[in-house]
Order: sequence, then structure tokens, then C-alpha cells
Amino acid sequence: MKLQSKLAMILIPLVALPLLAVGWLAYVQLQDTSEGKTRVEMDTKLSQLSRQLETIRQTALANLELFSEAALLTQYLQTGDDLERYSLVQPPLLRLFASYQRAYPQYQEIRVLLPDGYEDARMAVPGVPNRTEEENQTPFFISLAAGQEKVHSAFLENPDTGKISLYASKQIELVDWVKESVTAPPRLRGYLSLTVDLSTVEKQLAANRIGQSGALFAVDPSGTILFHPDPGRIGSTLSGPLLAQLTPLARQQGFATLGLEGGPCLVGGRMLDEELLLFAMLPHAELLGASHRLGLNIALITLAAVLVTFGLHLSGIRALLVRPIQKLGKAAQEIGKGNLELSIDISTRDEIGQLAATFQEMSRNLAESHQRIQFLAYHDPLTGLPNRRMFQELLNYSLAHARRAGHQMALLFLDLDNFKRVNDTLGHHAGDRLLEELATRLSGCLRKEDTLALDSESDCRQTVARLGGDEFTILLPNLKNPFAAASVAKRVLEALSPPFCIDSHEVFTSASIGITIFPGDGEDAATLVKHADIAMYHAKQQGKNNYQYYAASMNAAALERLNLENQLRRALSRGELQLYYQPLVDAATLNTVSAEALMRWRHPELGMISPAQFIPIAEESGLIVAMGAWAVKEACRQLRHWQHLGLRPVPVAVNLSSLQFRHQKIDELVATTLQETGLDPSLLQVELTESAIMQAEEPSVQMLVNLKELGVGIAIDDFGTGYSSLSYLRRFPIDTLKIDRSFIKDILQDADDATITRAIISMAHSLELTVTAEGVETEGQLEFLRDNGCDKIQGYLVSAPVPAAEFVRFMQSPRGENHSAAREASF
Ligand SMILES: Nc1nc2c(ncn2[C@@H]2O[C@H](COP(=O)(O)O[C@H]3[C@@H](O)[C@H](n4cnc5c(=O)[nH]c(N)nc54)O[C@@H]3COP(=O)(O)O)[C@@H](O)[C@H]2O)c(=O)[nH]1
Repeated sequence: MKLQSKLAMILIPLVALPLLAVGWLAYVQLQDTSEGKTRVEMDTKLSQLSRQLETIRQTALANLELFSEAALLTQYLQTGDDLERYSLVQPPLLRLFASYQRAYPQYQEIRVLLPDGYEDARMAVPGVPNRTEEENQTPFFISLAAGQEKVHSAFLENPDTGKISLYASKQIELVDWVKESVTAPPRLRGYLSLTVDLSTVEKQLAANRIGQSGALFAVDPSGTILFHPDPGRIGSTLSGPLLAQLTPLARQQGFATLGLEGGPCLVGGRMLDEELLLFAMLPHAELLGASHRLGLNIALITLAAVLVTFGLHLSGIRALLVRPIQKLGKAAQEIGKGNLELSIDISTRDEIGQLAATFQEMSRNLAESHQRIQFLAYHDPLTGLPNRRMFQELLNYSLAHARRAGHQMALLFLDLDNFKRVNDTLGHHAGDRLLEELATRLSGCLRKEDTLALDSESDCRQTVARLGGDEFTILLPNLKNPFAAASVAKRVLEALSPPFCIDSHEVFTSASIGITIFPGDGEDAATLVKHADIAMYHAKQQGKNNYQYYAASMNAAALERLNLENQLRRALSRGELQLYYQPLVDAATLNTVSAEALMRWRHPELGMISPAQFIPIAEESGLIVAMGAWAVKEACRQLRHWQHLGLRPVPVAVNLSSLQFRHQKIDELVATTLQETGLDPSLLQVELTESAIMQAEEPSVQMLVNLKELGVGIAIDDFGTGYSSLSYLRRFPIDTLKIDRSFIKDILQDADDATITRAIISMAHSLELTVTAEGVETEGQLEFLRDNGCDKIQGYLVSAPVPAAEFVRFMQSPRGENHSAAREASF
């Protein structure tokens, strides 16, 4: 349900219910008031009427008493002779009656009725005919004769006038002095009767209506209507049940709602001496008309209020509440759709205004966060250069552009030379600084025309991207000819040649760059990147610090390398790996004092593969961890085996990769292997390259300490190729330094190599380290080394690495037993 409808559902009852409640109270109150007022009015008018009628009746009865005392009347009734009575007594009597009528003109008739009902004397006001003289059958006389009362009154229709009149009569009882004894009881001689005209009462009834449609009316005890404002109703008779309800009402002077005249009416009643029932009635239609009108008015007001509320709701509330909320809803939808540049047109100071301001701020913050996220998603956080994702998009875009325009395009893939060494020697922080500085130099050495003409300025600024680590790419769109890429590559190499100043160190670095040209070297992005990578790898192999264009033959080499990696994965489980052993001899005595275990891969189809070829692949793929563990176990197993054969035991050194230190618990591996094989720990040595030991972190150092504590010897391999200082090496529990064979090779020709070698021997001794010279191939080299105090010799001069069986033969030969004697024989 819409908010608007919900508000209407709340507001309409809020407006309508109080109005209806107030209206209902007013309605009930008005009903009570108007009924109360009507009752008072009815009561007043009924009292007046009954008093009036009672007065008329009492006056009539009193006058009857008075008139009956008249001597003429007595004489008249005692005059038995009709002639005498009519001729002599009646005229004066009638004149007397006439005089009464002048005093009481409402007495239409003053009559003398004989006990048998004969109307014997009658004085009537003019205009009142005398329809009958025999009264004995009239209702009045019947009721008069039936009653025992001396006086009698009744409201009846006068048969002479057809109008309701008050009949009042008095029995006249006399003793006939002439015919009867004095003591005889008086006898009924006749009745003196008054017929009282009630037209004044009728007029009053007609004038005194109750409300507009109500009336005062009177009925006799039998239910015949005697008085009624509607003359047509006079003489009609009420129904029995209605009379049964009305009679007690009149008797108790009460009020009730009864069904009269076709509808409910409020009726009030009075009884006049059991003779006359007086009623006042007012139809409910009129009685409650006002309250009904009020109710109707209230209903109309309520309806109007509801309509006004609707109006307000539709205009005011809609403008104040619904529309702003709709705007907020729309704004929220827009924000949801990612449109964060919206402005919400609400400036009220209420909660909605505050909400709108919050929305606005939220969308601003979201926009900022969105921009930040966008930046982070597409840029390298360290250098601020486009990252791999953005590079992909830029490359695709520029490829599409180049295809459309028929341009050539170049992709330069750059990898820093020896970056790892900087990390290892100066730490990762320095490595990061170097990358930052490098990014600045790379960006700075691109010309403006090398940038892409992309849609937005900010997007086209950079065509240098960092893919990760020390790998960077440079896009060169609109290439005039493929050779132009070489000049950019040269500029880059030149830009890198000045030393980088990192944390007060001067760091020299260079890069290897691979170049691919679109469309010659690849039609799509993936191929171009792959070929640029291969070309870069080739540049590394060509001695680093140079650039190489991609050539199809390089691809073949890369494929071969991948193939080798896949096969190397299976080599260990297939038992294709093998350890060769190269003896190390005492420089002075030439006795074999130890050996180095060197891994070999006997490929089923390719034959023996050099470690120089597969060890780097094993390092890069991580396979070296498992292979290195195998080498430790195999060397220990072999040594133990030789011991069982009774061979003279010499310590064997196993090469460990820096990766093993990072991903393997070497100390635990060695301890377990020694325990499993039961080998004397002093017969095992481990060799780590100088660079591996330089990047050793605290856990690796601890592993070396643990190995040392086990009794295992530790040698630093290829010493002199890194940047380590001997004092730095004092941190590590090392026994031996092995001088890299690159120094030994030209030791007799190159004074620097000779000096360095001498210095290394001297400083190592000062640290009480044993020194081994690697790659000794000539007697001259041996001579030099021995003269300068080198402790041990390893090289082809003594023996190349050989399989285990051959090494046994070597050890059992005079050369192995005593090299000095053997040398005499073989060299
Ligand atoms: N992590 C491991 N690395 C290993 C393991 N086995 C070998 N290697 C490393 O592979 C690299 C190449 O080794 P290899 O081809 O065996 O070369 C060794 C010797 O054959 C060679 N050598 C010895 N004497 C001479 C010589 O007089 N002249 C000459 N030109 N070469 C000679 O030197 C290599 C031994 O060097 P080093 O290990 O530095 O003592 C090599 O780096 C091996 O370390 C392995 O199991 N794990």
C-alpha cells in the first residue's frame, strides 16, 4: 500500500472519529433536550386543558346546585297538571333560565327532564335546534339514569348540535306536599340539566398544537375521540390495544412512545375524573427532526472534513511529506544504480530535510569512496601506475584503435635485474622505494606522443603500468616503425643506469626488456603479453640490462621450458632424480675430506638434464621444496649405506634453496631424517647460497641455529657474488665459506679476483671459518689457493660430480684414499 493511502487511512479516522463522536453526543443530547422540552410543553398544555375543563365542569355543577334552589323550578316540578304547568309555571321558569343564559352564554341548553327522559322544559340559546324531546334513548340520559349520583356530568355529543358538549345534571327530588304526607321521602321529580358549549375548549385545542404536527386530543373512557384539532377525527374510536396503552398513561399522567397515526409518537396523558382522557402527542418524526437534522449536518460536516482532509492530504501533505519521501526514494534508487552525482531538491528544516542532507552527504561520500575504489581497482597502490587490470583494458583499447587505424603498436615488458637481491640485502621497504622511484623514471622518460589518445585525459596520461613485483609494461601506440620501440627501450635503460638513492644507500640496478610489435608478433593482447614476456626472459638470458625483440624461436624455448616444468613435476615420483657426489679435498694434503651432493635428472627420453637447467625451473615453480627434502633424505640414506659397506665416512653437503627455508621446517626435516637413518649428524652438512642467507628472517636464522645444535655443518655457497659483509655473516652459525668459482676461474690472470680471494680467505679465517674454493680446475689455481691458506679444494681438478657407485670407487681408489699419491698418478 502506498504511503499516501496509509496516511489517508490514519488521517481520515483521526478527523472523522472525533467529529462523529461529538456529533453523536450532540445528537443524543439534543434528542434528550427536545424530548424533555416537549414533555414540559405537553405537561403544561395538558394541565391547562384539564384545569379548564374541570373549571367548566365544576362551575356547571355549582350552578346546577344554585339553579336547582330556584322556587320556580320546585313549583314547576310539583305542578302535576300539565296545562297549569306549561301555561302558568313554564313561562316564568324559561325566563329564569334565559336570565341564567345571559349570565352564562356557554350554557346552550337549560332543561328540565322528567324521570322518564322526556324533555319537559328547555331554554336554548338561539340557533340551537331541538331535534328530540325524548331523551330517554340518548347516551347522556342512559348514563344519567344508570347512575345513582345526585349530580352527573358527561362529555358527550349533543345530538342537537352534533358537537361535544358537557352535560351536567342534577336530580331534583321533592315531596309532593299536596298528595303525600309531610314525612314522605322526597321523590325524584326530574333533572335539571345544563348543556355546556365547549367550543372555546375546541378552539383552544386547535390553537394549542404541540409542535407542527402534534396535537392535544381527548377521548372518553370507551376510546371515542371527543376533541381533536382535526374535526374529521372527532367521533372516531381508538383501537382496543391502543386504548389499553393510553388509559394507564392518562391515569398515571405519564409519557410514553406509542404507535400513533402511522408512526411512533411521544404521548403524554391526563385523566379528568374518569370521564375524559386527555392526551398530547407529537410524532417522533418532528420530535427528533431537529436531532436528525443535526445528525445529518454532522454527517455532512464529517464528509466535508474528510473531503477537506483528502484535499489537504493530496495537496499539503503530499507536498510536505509524500513528494519529499518520493524524491528520497528516487535518490536512493539512483544511488543504488550508481548515480552518485545527484542533487536532492529538498531544503526543509525538518527530519526529511535532515534525511535529504544525510542522503546527499552519503552519496558524496559514496562517490569519493567509489572514486577511491575505482582508483585502487585500476592502479597500483605503491607506484600509482595503472595496474594489471587497467593495463589489460588499455592494451585492448589501443589494440582496437591500432586495428581500426591500421597502426603498428609496441608492447615493452620490463623486469628489473637482481631486484630480489635489493630486497634481500636492504629489505622490502627499500625494495618498495626503489619501485616507486623506478615508476617515476619510467613515466618521465616517455615522450608525450607515446601516450594514448583515450577518452578521458586522466586515462591517457600513463602508458606505463606495473603488473606486479618488479614487472612493468610500456605501451607504445601509433608506432611509426618497429625500431622506434628500441629507442624507447634504450631511453628506459639509460634512465635506470644512474644509481637510485634509497635510504642513504646507492643502489645500482638495470632491467631486461622484451619487445613485441602488433600485429607482427601477435594479434591479440594475451599473445602480445606472452611474447613480450618471452622476449624479456631472453634478454635476461642474454646477460640482463638489455632489450630483445620477440622472435618466434624464443617462443619455442619458452614452450620447452614449460614442458620441462610439467615433466619435472613427475620426475620425483618416477624416480628420475639422482644424487651425484663431488669430493672436496684438503688443500694441503689433498686427502678427501668431504663431498657435495648434486642433483641430477635422468630424463627417460632427453637423457641427463643439467641442474643449471632444471634447478631454476624447480625454484620458480616451487618444486624445489619437495626435491630439496628428497635430496636431504637421499644423501643421509646413501651415507648410512656407505657406512654399512664399511667405507671411510666423509661428511656430505646437501644444497638447500632459500625457498625451503621459507616453506619448510628444515631443522625438523633434518632431525627426523637423522633419527630415521641413525646417521651421525656430523656427517651431514647443508649449503646455502649467500643470497639465501642474506634474506633469511628470524625463523630461518633459528632453524640454522637448531641445525647447528643438532651437530650439522653449515656452509655458505657461491660466496662473493652477493653483497653481504663478513661481519653481517657473524649472526649466523656458519662453519664454512665456499668462494664462488667465478673468482677462482681467473684467479691467476685477474689481479682483482686474486685480491678478493685472498681477502675472503683471510677474513674468513679471522672469523674462524673454514674456506673452500669452488671450481678448481688447474694446478696453478690449486697452488695459489694453497699458498694463500685456502683450506679445501673442490673442482674438476680433483673430480667432477659422479654417481654414488663411482664415488665409492673413487673413495676406494688411491686417489680417494690419498689424493696426493693419486695425483702423482693421474694428473
Ligand atoms: N638447491 C639445490 N641446488 C642444487 C642441487 N644440486 C645442484 N644444485 C645447484 O645446481 C647448480 C648447478 O649444479 P651442477 O651442474 O651440479 O654444478 C655443480 C658442479 O658440477 C660445478 N663444478 C664443480 N667443479 C667444477 C669445476 O671445476 N668447473 C666447473 N665449470 N664447474 C664445476 O659447480 C656446481 C656446484 O656448485 P655449488 O653448488 O655452488 O657448489 C648449482 O648452483 C648447484 O648448487 C640440489 O640438490 N639442491
